[in-house]
Amino acid sequence: MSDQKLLGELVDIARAFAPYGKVADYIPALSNQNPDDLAICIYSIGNESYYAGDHLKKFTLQSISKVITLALVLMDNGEDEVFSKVGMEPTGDPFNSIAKLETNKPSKPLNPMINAGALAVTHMIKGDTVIEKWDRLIEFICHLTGQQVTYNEDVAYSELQTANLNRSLCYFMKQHGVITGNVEDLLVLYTKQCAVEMNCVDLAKMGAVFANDGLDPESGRQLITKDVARICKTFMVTCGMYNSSGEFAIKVGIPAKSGVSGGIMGSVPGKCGIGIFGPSLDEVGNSIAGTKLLEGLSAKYSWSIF
Ligand SMILES: NC(=O)CC[C@H](N)C(=O)O
Repeated sequence: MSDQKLLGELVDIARAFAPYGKVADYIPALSNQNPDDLAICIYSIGNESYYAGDHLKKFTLQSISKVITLALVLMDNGEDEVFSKVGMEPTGDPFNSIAKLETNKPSKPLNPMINAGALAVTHMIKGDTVIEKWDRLIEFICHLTGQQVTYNEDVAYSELQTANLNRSLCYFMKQHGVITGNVEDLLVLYTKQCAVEMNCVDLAKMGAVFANDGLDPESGRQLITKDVARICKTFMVTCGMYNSSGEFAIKVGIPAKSGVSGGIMGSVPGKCGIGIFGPSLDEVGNSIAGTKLLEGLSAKYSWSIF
């Protein structure tokens, strides 16, 4: 059976799990996504791609954007500066939890994959204004995907109106000197970053850059340094699938990052990037059918890095 046909069959099997999950609705604009959608692209480091499902359908990155901003900020500011503001440890808590910000001394977010840590990282994007910082980030994403990517205004606005938990994380961190400046400006930038929109081919392409040690499989350009790509993949393994990263490491075993819109970016080192879109989520916020699909693929192709 061809890889393309097998992929189609695995998608059909995994789609049967979608009814057991639920589309995110705490960001109102995400609530009208179709829970039965499931699409995948596998993008090899040899620059070949395979896909199944509605692979051209666009969705917003949400938390997947956390890996991309981390890569940019690490290259701009260096490890020492970044890790003086955000830690390297998994939390075992939900992605938007505030609990450990208070109990961790000195107060700093435990890692860049939870909301508090991501807000601290986005705060470090270079630029004097929100516009300058945004331009820098979106240009980087356009290089990674090789496409003219932009953001979904409705989703960004919808999140900005309702982001009171993220607002409180910011004020807490401002009080403790993790971030400085205007909180509302940071939220405007963060919600735009989360609303960056693309299809699963573009997402798989970004995953392939990480899988290829930062080298673009299409142009051969080094878009991310090897060291930064390594750090990002390590965070994807330890914290990328929220508080089920441990179970995911056992059942799938690859660096991956999910978002509440139902996207998952996977990166199989030295092999391929994976982009998945399946908006029905399990109880921790990962695509339920997407995770099942990755379990099937990892078993079939022996992807686990462990
Ligand atoms: N887990 C996610 O995808 C969360 C991203 C979302 N924009 C938030 O901050 O709540």
